[in-house]
Amino acid sequence: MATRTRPSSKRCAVIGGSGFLGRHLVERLVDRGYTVNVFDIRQAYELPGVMFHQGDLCDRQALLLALKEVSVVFHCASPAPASDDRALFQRVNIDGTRTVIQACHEAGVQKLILTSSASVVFEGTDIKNGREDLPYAKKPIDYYTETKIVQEKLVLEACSKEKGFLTVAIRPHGIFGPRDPQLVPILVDTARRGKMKFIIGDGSNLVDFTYVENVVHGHILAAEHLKADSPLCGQAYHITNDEPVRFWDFMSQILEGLGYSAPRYHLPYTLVYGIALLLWLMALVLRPLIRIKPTFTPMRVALAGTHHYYSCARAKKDMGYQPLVPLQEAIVRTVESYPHLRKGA
Ligand SMILES: NC(=O)C1=CN([C@@H]2O[C@H](COP(=O)(O)OP(=O)(O)OC[C@H]3O[C@@H](n4cnc5c(N)ncnc54)[C@H](OP(=O)(O)O)[C@@H]3O)[C@@H](O)[C@H]2O)C=CC1
Ligand SMILES: CC(C)=CCC[C@@H](C)[C@H]1CC[C@H]2C3=C(CC[C@]12C)[C@@]1(C)CCC(=O)C[C@@H]1CC3
Repeated sequence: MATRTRPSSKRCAVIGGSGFLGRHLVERLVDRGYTVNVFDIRQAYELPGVMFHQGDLCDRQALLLALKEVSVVFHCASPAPASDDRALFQRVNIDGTRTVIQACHEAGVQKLILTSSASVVFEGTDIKNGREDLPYAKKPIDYYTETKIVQEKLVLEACSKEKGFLTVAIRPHGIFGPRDPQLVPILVDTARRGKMKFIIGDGSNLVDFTYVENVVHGHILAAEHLKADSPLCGQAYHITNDEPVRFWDFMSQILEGLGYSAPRYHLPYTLVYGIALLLWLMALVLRPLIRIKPTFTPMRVALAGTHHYYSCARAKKDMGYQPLVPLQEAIVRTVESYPHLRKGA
């Protein structure tokens, strides 16, 4: 058992603090006067006022060192959603989150803020202005979603006013911004390989893309509003830009901003989804012999061809959330931050 001294409410830990969202969160927390411990499997940078603890979150002893005298923990570590390693998702998102909760108890942590995902309710069919009371996906579309659901339940069920341990889950959707390793890089890579010519479906589907600074703002508001008498205890909150946009308009703006052509030709959604499913099954069957990683996975096709946008009315009401950076400004900032991904660079 770790020795306890009274934690300062301005001392926090960010698990996954070397990652895309985690690093933006750490930077803002430092700006707001917090002392931050980062716990991550890798150390990606150095920052004054930030103490790094390198380790695997499944290792309770390693975690305990990072949680010493900490009152608030942000848990935003996860394997990359594109991975097809089911055992890794199970180990990190489920077993690892149990370990995080246990370590928080042992270290006397008072608040745990989990980065969940709005996709915990997404089954591959339209969601329009979805609220937090939508049921969890019964048939999660991939291992990432399957384990994010269990992870969120574990964290919300651990909320206990009696034990003085309060929890909340933030559900962002489609995070983008400077240093994002997924959305823009995958998009550009797909365009460079000549595969970004087609619009899946009629192109009218609306989606939430959320600028990383807004997601960070939602996390900090949640931490600061989470109190024993607040409605946040044990609840999930959608955090979006609150400006649903046509999926293909958003992709086209990023592509054109970086000098690539926008997709122009339409393909029927069911055809592309069927092909993606077939390729995914083939990849699964051939896995012992050869490793194939299709670009258009069923998950990506579903995300590209359906409506999925969420209401953040609950976050507005309970924690005064309003996005800080509007969508158009966010797109401009993002495009400017990727000079190395411009066409011809
Ligand atoms: N990006 C998005 O659009 C969305 C993301 N989210 C959630 O936001 C969170 C942050 O995502 P994002 O910043 O994009 O992801 P990143 O992959 O950029 O960051 C996650 C960080 O966690 C680290 N990590 C992974 N496994 C472990 C482990 N076992 N122990 C310690 N650290 C580990 C990663 O290291 P390494 O890179 O070496 O694996 C990485 O540094 C995740 O929980 C994700 O599910 C939710 C909705 C949308
Ligand atoms: C069709 C195609 C190849 C588009 C390229 C962009 C995609 C890589 C992104 C478009 C929507 C994104 C998204 C996520 C990852 C990147 C995209 C598929 C998440 C799955 C990341 C993790 C989440 O929790 C949900 C996200 C939904 C949107």
